[in-house]
Amino acid sequence: MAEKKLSGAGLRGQSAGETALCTVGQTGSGLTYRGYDIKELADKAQFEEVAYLLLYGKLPNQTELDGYKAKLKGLRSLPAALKTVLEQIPADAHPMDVMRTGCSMLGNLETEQDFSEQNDHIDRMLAVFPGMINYWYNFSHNGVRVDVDTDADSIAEQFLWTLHNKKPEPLHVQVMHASLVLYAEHEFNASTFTGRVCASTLSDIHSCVTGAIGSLRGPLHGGANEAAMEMIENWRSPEEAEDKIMGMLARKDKIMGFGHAIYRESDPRNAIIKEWSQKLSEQVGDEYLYAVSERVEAVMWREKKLFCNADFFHASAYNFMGIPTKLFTPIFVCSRVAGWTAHVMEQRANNRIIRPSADYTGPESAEWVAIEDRD
Ligand SMILES: CC(=O)SCCNC(=O)CCNC(=O)[C@H](O)C(C)(C)COP(=O)(O)OP(=O)(O)OC[C@H]1O[C@@H](n2cnc3c(N)ncnc32)[C@H](O)[C@@H]1OP(=O)(O)O
Ligand SMILES: O=C([O-])CC(=O)C(=O)O
Repeated sequence: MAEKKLSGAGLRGQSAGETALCTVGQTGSGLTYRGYDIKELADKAQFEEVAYLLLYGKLPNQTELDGYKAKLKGLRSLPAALKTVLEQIPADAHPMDVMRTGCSMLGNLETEQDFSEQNDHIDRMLAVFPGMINYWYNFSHNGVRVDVDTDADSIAEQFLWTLHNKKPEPLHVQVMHASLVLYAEHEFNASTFTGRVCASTLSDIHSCVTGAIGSLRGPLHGGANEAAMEMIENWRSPEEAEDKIMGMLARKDKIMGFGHAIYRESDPRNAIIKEWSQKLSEQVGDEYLYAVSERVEAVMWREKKLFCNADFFHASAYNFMGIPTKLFTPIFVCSRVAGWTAHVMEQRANNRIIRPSADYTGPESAEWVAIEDRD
């Protein structure tokens, strides 16, 4: 087998277009949304403020935020036909497949007829996705048709409320806001680029988002938060974790939740979600999961100079809030749909079909062989 080519592969280091939405790693390990530092946004903003910033180009004032949240609250209901589809999907389906199907079904029921309608469809997806995944989860796993028309004040609260079928505690809502803010946008990552490629053909908004969901599902991208949880939940002490990680590194296994395509020293989202994970760990009286996670972080840095990306401490944080592991990546969708669709709008506003070239590595010419003469 030819040696794996890393430099330049995966379009690394090449600019594939322009964006005014986000900078990743421009100042070493920094991350900004429309110029605002991620630390400040995660600390001070509700997710709806960040979605508004990405989609409408400015932070909303109080009246605008109140109006936006009221609009989103009014868009939560699931169409009956979507509920029927969700009820057909088995409990052992992958929840990201449920998100993909649910988004696509919504596009069948409420098709974008014209780009002038894009904002309404985007707001509808933002409002409906948390209830959609939890309706499926509760029906398929518990036989319960959860009421998604809750009194929740925000998307963060709506996710937890429709998952557990009760009003969540304020600390958990606060963590969910921070988590949704952290996951909302990240320049030309794989799923966003998928969405932009789709948008560049002048396709509809649900197709762009459905494709992006498919790209986010993979363990090298959004699926890493679930994969990290499946790894750390097996270990009961930091010592056991260190031992197992050393073995995995010796076998050249990939450690999910570590490394990044762009950042070289650290992922600025990690310190923020790590702090929340520690707080939650204390709240629930966790005896080993946080300590295990910290030891994995230390060993990975010591052995490989690899750092935690946004996904690693999200695993323990979500676990402490009683969120089933299989729903981790769908939460990422509920957030990143803001970034994806802001990119679709940006692509549409200045579009040329995305169609790069390839370096051909096949045979120069081949001679036709009749079917009966082939090996
Ligand atoms: C929100 C997000 O999507 S963040 C990313 C989530 N994904 C993960 O956590 C999955 C684990 N991490 C990885 O697979 C990678 O680090 C990626 C996909 C994130 C980035 O990939 P690249 O840009 O190719 O990474 P980079 O050039 O730094 O690494 C090259 C080599 O470093 C090593 N390396 C990088 N990350 C890891 C890791 N997590 N564990 C072990 N080795 C690693 C590997 O030897 C890799 O070569 P390989 O592709 O042949 O295995
Ligand atoms: O930027 C990337 O390649 C992956 C990532 O961290 C994200 O999408 O949040």
